[in-house]
Amino acid sequence: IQPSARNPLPNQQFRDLKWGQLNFLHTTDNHGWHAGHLQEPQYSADLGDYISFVSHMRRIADEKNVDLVVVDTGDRAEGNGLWDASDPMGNYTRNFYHQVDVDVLTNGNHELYNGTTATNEFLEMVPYYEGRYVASNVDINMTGEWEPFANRSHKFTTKNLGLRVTSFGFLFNFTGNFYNTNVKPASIVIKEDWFHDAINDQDVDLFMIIGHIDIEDLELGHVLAAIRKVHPTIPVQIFGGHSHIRNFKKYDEKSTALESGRYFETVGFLSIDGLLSKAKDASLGFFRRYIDANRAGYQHHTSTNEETFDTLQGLNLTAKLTQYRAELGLDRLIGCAPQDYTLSKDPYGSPNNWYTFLEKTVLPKVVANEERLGVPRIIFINTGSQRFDVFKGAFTYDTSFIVSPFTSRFRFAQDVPWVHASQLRDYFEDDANPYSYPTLNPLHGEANHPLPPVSNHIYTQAQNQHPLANGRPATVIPGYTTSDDFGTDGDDTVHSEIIWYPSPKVIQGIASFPEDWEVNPPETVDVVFMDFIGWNVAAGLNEIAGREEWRVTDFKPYMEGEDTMTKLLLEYVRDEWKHDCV
Ligand SMILES: Nc1ccn([C@@H]2O[C@H](COP(=O)(O)O)[C@@H](O)[C@H]2O)c(=O)n1
Ligand SMILES: [Zn+2]
Ligand SMILES: [Zn+2]
Repeated sequence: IQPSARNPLPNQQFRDLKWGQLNFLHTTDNHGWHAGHLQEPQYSADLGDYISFVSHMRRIADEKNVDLVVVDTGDRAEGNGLWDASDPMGNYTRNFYHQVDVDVLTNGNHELYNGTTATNEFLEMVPYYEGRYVASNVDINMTGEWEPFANRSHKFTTKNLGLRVTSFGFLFNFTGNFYNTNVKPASIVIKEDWFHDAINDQDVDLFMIIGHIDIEDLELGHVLAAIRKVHPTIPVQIFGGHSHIRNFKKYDEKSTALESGRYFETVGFLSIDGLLSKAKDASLGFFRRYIDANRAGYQHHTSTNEETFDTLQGLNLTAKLTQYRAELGLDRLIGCAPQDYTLSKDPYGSPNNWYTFLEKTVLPKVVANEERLGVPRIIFINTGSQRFDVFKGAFTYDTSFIVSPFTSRFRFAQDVPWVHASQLRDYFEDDANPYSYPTLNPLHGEANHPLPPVSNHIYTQAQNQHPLANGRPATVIPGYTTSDDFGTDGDDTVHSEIIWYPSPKVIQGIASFPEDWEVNPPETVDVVFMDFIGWNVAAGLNEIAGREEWRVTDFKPYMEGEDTMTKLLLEYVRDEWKHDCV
């Protein structure tokens, strides 16, 4: 079979799904990628395709007389033009997302950074779901009084087997939210009366925690322990997120957790068998798969094909998504990237590494204040602010949001002694601040290869042939090769391994330094940084100087006008990269 526009991925080698009595589909950290990955066939399914997939999965569940529960664990917001380019942000997404037949959902931190986003989530999304939107530890202040952001818990009975499920929605202990919301640590919330009432309910067959929390996070352990105190053997199924990885963890014989990646690349599948046994010591069978989000895979797992896969609703949404992208002007060509730049597929320091390119070339040029042009400056941005690789070729308006979506502004500390400023970078690297610097490496910050790069290029068919049942060779391309508590067979598609390299927490550009600065450094410099890390800069300068000299409120804007990294990047690409992508 030759690749075609409708089926760009023929001949993949799949691992099948194993259905149980209770089955789940899980998405997390979609970050606005609901039109799919336009430059990566492996993740090219859009939300319309997902709607068709869910509909077939529900049909199959009915045919098997088992149940399917569909969940999403937040961070639907920020990271793609489809979300970020509208005013207010998320305007389109909030309108089309609820077409997905979701059973239970919760919010992530990205629904709460911006006050308007949080308000609109509360006013437009939460009511739509009539209680199925759960937020066990988030409050909002709309009227001068704090009130629950959404339902604290949601109990429902499954359609076919009549299983009684009580679900909770927990956000990690997030402190960067806008002041119209409040996030309580899970360890506090589990002492609240409503939680005790919910877990003391004896008419429950399974507890489900949908968390915007890394499944290794201790906060989840607190919630599980609280439930276990009351119900030592009841099944507890956890779905996590936030760290953008595929992962699966077995907590005890009746409790596991699944985390399903990022950016609408992954649909997690989990099944549980043995739930109907009345015996207390009956064992459960758990099964997990990470499904690559593309039509070929969706069709494989639902035994459909190009003729039978699409539902009318799915097709309509796909058409609408194209229309919305056009209305937002997302395909507008800004310039042509001369090569690929990666966040972590090339080591920091390599000319193919995006952070290295930013540090050496982009930041010194675009982060400039006309009135202080001659003053030496060091420019810091947190690496977590850069979200995705740049591919060689068309760099569109959309790409600017995909790569650098956040609306942080540049601020500065004026005339900082060089002896202090020069130590900041090491300070950041050693700082244990848990939320300012996440890692976007799907391996959760741990490089899987400390050595210089070997080939990261697409493997050819000749190099990697896996026999299919019908004798045709399978195409193996680089992708997820997940290792979790159940082993290395979780990914639904056989991939060759991608090598991931670690990134620093913060990168540093320098500009307007004298040529001989390494021997004759300037007495003072301007320290310029994204305001997202303003608190860390103040803390760092104070610690290095050994006195409380800086407060966040002392830092002034560095540039006039719209100086978000998104806009500055657009300007750089428009001015420096060719406009003819041949
Ligand atoms: N204005 C912002 C907001 C967030 N970040 C970075 O994103 C991280 C959180 O992203 P998740 O998808 O993992 O929740 C945060 O820790 C920052 O690194 C940012 O840079 N600016
Ligand atoms: Zn996220
Ligand atoms: Zn998050």
